[in-house]
Formats: sequence, C-alpha cells, structure tokens
Amino acid sequence: KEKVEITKEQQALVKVVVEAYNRHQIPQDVAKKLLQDQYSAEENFLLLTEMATSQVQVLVEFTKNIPGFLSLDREDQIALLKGSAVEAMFLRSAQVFSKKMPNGHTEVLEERIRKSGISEEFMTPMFNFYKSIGELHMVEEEQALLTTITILTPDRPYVKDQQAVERLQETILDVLRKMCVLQHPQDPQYFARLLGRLTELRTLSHYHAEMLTSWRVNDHKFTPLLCEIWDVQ
Ligand SMILES: Cc1ccccc1NC(=O)[C@H](C1CCCCC1)n1c(-c2ccc(Cl)cc2)nc2cc(F)c(F)cc21
Repeated sequence: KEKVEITKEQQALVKVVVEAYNRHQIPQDVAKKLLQDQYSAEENFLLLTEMATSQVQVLVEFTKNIPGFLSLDREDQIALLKGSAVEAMFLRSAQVFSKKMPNGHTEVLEERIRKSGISEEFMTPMFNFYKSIGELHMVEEEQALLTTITILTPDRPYVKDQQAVERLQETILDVLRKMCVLQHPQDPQYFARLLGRLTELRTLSHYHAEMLTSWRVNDHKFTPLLCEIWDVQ
C-alpha cells in the first residue's frame, strides 16, 4: 500500500488557499439573519441579490490567491470567474446550510428558505444538494479546495487556453485526493464522492436563472454585476 504523503509545497499551497478562502468569506452571516427574523419575499430577494453581489466580489479577491491564477490569460481569468460564480454561490450556500448548529436551528433555517419566495419546484433539487454536501462532513481545507477546483474548471464557455487551466486544476485535485485519503482512511471512495457533488452542483446551477425570475416578487431587480454573472435581464 503506497504511503500517501503531502509534500512541503503542497502544504504551502493548501495554507495559502485556505487562508484566502477564510479571509474572503461573506461579511455578515446570512444564516444568523434568516434565523433571527422571517422576511417577506421582497426582503429575501433583496437579501439574496446583496449576498450574491458581495459573494462575486469576494470570489474575485479569492481567485487572486490561487497559485497560478493571475498568470492565466486575462480574458480566461474573467471566463473562469463568470463560469463558476453561480456554482460557487450554491456551494457556499450548501456549506452554510451544513454548518453544525444548535438543535432545531437547521430546521428553522430550512423552513425560512422554503418560504423565502423561491418557487416550490426548485426546493427538492436544492435541498438534496445541500444535504448531500452536509453528509460529507467536509473539513475547511476540503471546502476551500473544492471551491478552487470549481473555479478552475477548464471547459467553461470562452476559455481559450484550457490546458493551462487543466494544469492548475490538476495541482489542486492531486493535493485534495491525498488529503481525502489521509482525512478519511476508512472511506476510499470519499474523494470520488466529493467530485461527484460537483456534477450535482452543475445541474443545480442550471436552474439559477429560473429560480431568480420565478421568485414570488412583482419586480425582479438585479445589480449590474449580477446581470453580468447570472443569465437574467
Ligand atoms: C449563503 C450565501 C452566501 C453567499 C451568497 C449567497 C448565499 N445564499 C443566500 O443568501 C440564500 C438566501 C438569500 C435570502 C433568502 C433565503 C436564501 N441562500 C440560498 C439560496 C437559495 C436560492 C438561490 Cl437562487 C440562491 C441561494 N441557499 C441558502 C442556504 C443557506 F443555508 C443560507 F443560509 C442561505 C441560502
């Protein structure tokens, strides 16, 4: 059985990515806000657009710390950000939903989200994804690396030098694979299950435009940044 070992430079890479991931988290805790009060569909829609707008800004800052990202072609950097922003938002939402909370809090949070204004048809795929992420009990290194892998997806629309992105993604995949073996020795399939979630994430993200335009509000107002990133307006 080969001895799996994370090299010094891989440890340094993980440290940089995890610190950037933790530093660039959403300022105010949206889960706490949702647990404190029940908001109208209008207030929830506004909260979502604010959260999503700040999350995109946070994502841009985070990518600057991904080793090699700034050496990519400038237009490819933009293509990767545009292509991964929605998935990063759902992945972040899933991680927020999966956080350990006092008894009964997760149920209240789920209820508040169910009643937030999103139309019923999207609840099942969305919560199935959130719960499948929760079942993985990811440590923060795995969460940070999984988000990085999502950003470094070579086959996003308009990416010119896919090989360059593939090389960066493979560097991250390699250290994540080793970390999973070391972190979950009893579950050799863990790494494969982790990557399987990215397929579920991509499917859920296909619904994002409909989820937004079908939100139960009269006027769907988006920020210019969100119009850039989401397929809306
Ligand atoms: C958590 C975050 C961080 C960064 C960016 C965005 C968000 N996400 C949000 O703010 C929205 C809120 C927004 C306010 C209404 C309820 C859902 N949100 C969504 C969501 C639902 C549907 C769509 Cl289309 C998008 C997102 N899933 C969530 C799961 C959670 F556990 C949570 F606490 C908030 C969640």
